[in-house]
Amino acid sequence: MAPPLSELFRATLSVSCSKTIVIASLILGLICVGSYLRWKRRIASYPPGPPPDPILGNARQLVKIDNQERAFAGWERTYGDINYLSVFNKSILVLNSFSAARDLLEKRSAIYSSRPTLVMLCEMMGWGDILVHLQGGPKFRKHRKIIQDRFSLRALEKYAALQRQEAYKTLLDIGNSPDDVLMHLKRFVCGVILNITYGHKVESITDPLVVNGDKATSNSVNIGGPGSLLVDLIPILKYWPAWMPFSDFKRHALYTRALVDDLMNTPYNWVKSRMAAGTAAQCIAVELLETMNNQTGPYREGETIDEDDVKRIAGVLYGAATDTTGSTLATFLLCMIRNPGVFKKAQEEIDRVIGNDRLIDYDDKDSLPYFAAVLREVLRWGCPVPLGVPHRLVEEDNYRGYVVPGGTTILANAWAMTRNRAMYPSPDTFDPERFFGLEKMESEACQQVEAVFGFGRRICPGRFFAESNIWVLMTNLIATMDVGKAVDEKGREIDVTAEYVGSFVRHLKPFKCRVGYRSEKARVLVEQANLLHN
Ligand code: HEM
Repeated sequence: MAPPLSELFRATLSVSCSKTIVIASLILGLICVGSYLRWKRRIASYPPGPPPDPILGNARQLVKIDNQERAFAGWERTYGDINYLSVFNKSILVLNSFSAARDLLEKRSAIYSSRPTLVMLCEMMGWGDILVHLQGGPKFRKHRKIIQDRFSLRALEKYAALQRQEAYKTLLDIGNSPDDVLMHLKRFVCGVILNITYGHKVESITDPLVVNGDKATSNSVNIGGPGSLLVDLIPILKYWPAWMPFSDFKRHALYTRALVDDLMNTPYNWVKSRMAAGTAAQCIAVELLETMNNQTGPYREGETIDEDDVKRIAGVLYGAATDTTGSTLATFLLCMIRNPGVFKKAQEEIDRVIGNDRLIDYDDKDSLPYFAAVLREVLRWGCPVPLGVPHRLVEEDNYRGYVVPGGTTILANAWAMTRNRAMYPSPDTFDPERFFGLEKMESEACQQVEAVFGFGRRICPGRFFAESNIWVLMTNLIATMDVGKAVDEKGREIDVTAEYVGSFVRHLKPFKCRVGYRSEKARVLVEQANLLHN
């Protein structure tokens, strides 16, 4: 008997279904193999790096790393000095050598000077539209020019009196409460920049502007560091409701945003009210507000500045200057404690050249070459921003025969560059003398330390100012004080270890030390300088 029609239909359907499934699976398989081969071919054209997984890229390797600069530097032995990575669909190029960074970020700066979009920091925490994160265009040029002009070598002269005065106050504070030396260094950095920017005098570290500013920057860099969060890879996560599970990042961003808004608005509004009352001190914010009101200025003809420009130009300075310079000053002190021979030699140079009858001033700079080498070595050894601030390549490029895709995030590993063994033998040893000797090498070795300030069109515009702050405080500290290891209750010296924390800007964990006037004469000099200048 012939099967019923419905059965025949079902049987035919089932056969044709299985056929369809087989064919679909084959097509899918072919697509997958094709995509896989295309992906393999594509990554083979990129610079070498640790092998990525399909789709995830190098995410698996990256999450296991807790010290990126060290791990990236280690890859150089296996893959060479430029390493390509990917995380999901984002490309990253790590530059471990000064020559590669110079080739790309300086010689090809026209295409390597943008910034990646950092969703967490810029969009969620409110750091967008400040120079550090501006990607390019007229606003970038305007902000960059305004800041660069105010912190150029030539402009520094007008800050010298304030820097000197703040350095003398810091020495007095250290003399009065030596156990709080790290706090005093921090007050110095905040005091100088807040005075220059807003005309605000910082008497103590408990100043509300400092407390809030500190919270805003530390909350931003410690948890919102570039690329450290998933939301930077999957931007849609920024809409994740704060009441949902796994929303710690969202709550943290909201909390930090309030601090960042406060950092931008509170001192700005304070300056405006002082201007209205006719009591505002001369400072960058006042100068820009006056320029805004007159609509004249040092930026490009026809460009104007508005309130938001002023707020953000002033606001970026606190964030960019304090953490970095503060970290360097703490490293300086630690290096002096751990290397008493270096400290002694720097003191002997000062005693020989300046004597003990006066404090040191900027005019003395050229006569203290040993101190200059010490400062260079502190920057090299401490490397406060180890991976720099990421740059972004705007269009596809070719370098050494490799393809670098447009949109790639570029990380210049300043830590690896300043620990390059060929240039700096025994790189972990703190040794200022490495900058003396072979004429050519000496200048090249000095130049490479500049990597700590970044590269090309984005190089730190505050670098001369930062160095002059550190210079005036540290030369005078060495001239008037002795430093050494603290002792415990049994009189034994307490060892100081260099333990850095923080992902973006590295900071030393607080350490104990002994610091105080080296003589009665030195104490009198500091007290007199304070009476005269403060
Ligand atoms: C030891 C102290 C400092 C270090 C190590 C440092 C380091 C850096 C680095 C690595 C960059 C990124 C450069 C790049 O993208 O290639 C940068 C950018 C910047 N720094 Fe500094 N900095 C220091 C002090 C300062 C000071 C005192 C100021 C302000 C007066 C300042 C203002 C800025 C600004 C505004 C940018 C953004 C520039 C841009 O994106 O175009 N920095 N700094």
